[in-house]
Amino acid sequence: MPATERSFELVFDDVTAGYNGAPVVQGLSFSVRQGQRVGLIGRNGAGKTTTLATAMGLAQLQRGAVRLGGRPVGAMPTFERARLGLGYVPQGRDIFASLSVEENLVAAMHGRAVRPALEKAYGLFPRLFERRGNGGNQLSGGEQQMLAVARALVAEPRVLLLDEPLEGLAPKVRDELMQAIEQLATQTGLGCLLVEQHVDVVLDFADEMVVLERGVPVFSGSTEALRADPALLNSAIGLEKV
Ligand SMILES: Nc1ncnc2c1ncn2[C@@H]1O[C@H](COP(=O)(O)OP(=O)(O)OP(=O)(O)O)[C@@H](O)[C@H]1O
Repeated sequence: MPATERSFELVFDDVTAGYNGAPVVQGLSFSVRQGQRVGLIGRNGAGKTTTLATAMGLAQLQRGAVRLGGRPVGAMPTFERARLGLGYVPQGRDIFASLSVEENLVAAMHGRAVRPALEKAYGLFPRLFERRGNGGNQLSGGEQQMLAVARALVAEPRVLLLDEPLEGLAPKVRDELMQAIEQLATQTGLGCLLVEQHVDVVLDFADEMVVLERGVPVFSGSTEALRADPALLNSAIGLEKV
């Protein structure tokens, strides 16, 4: 195992991936280590969700390699990738509407000790504790999104993939959720790969950025370097501002 992969790391190595034999993303090479915050941006349809889905084994890896902790995982089923330490908060709040908040959390624990995991989740999102008996369908958009993040966290991932967690949220709720994610990343050393339409939010959050244009990376480097290139941000991305 190369020295650079000793701590847990998600690596995309010249990845081409898509669906049914057709490529959506091509030539992707970047990585997310524990403790690192990476932002992934691009216009609608650029391939951001496909990139995350490829890491999880939910899109077709067609070329190159995806590695987790140094192991190629191209043939590994999704649940095993999760077990190795990859967490996923899919777009659109993937929670069970008919289960309570607490039942949603317990259902994601897969045999882990319930009480400490609940304490951790409620410590991060006190609002979920207050609503713990509410059904998933009796939550506000922000609370649903907090629950979606908390569900991913109770499985104790080492790298977390977040697909537009702020979508549809009011600015105040967005701030609250981002603060919780930042706190988590700082306190636990969780690595984060954040896909987000709100470019200012993701630039504030991330140390490293990847920019996709029609499935091809047109930038991969430090957030600082991307900030210094507003022409690239404006022309290639055209993202909505906060
Ligand atoms: N399951 C699928 N089967 C076939 N094609 C798909 C599938 N999911 C996405 N695509 C196609 O892949 C391309 C990229 O989609 P993707 O969802 O990865 O983009 P995105 O950057 O996340 O977009 P958005 O910002 O709108 O969420 C699109 O052309 C889309 O139609």
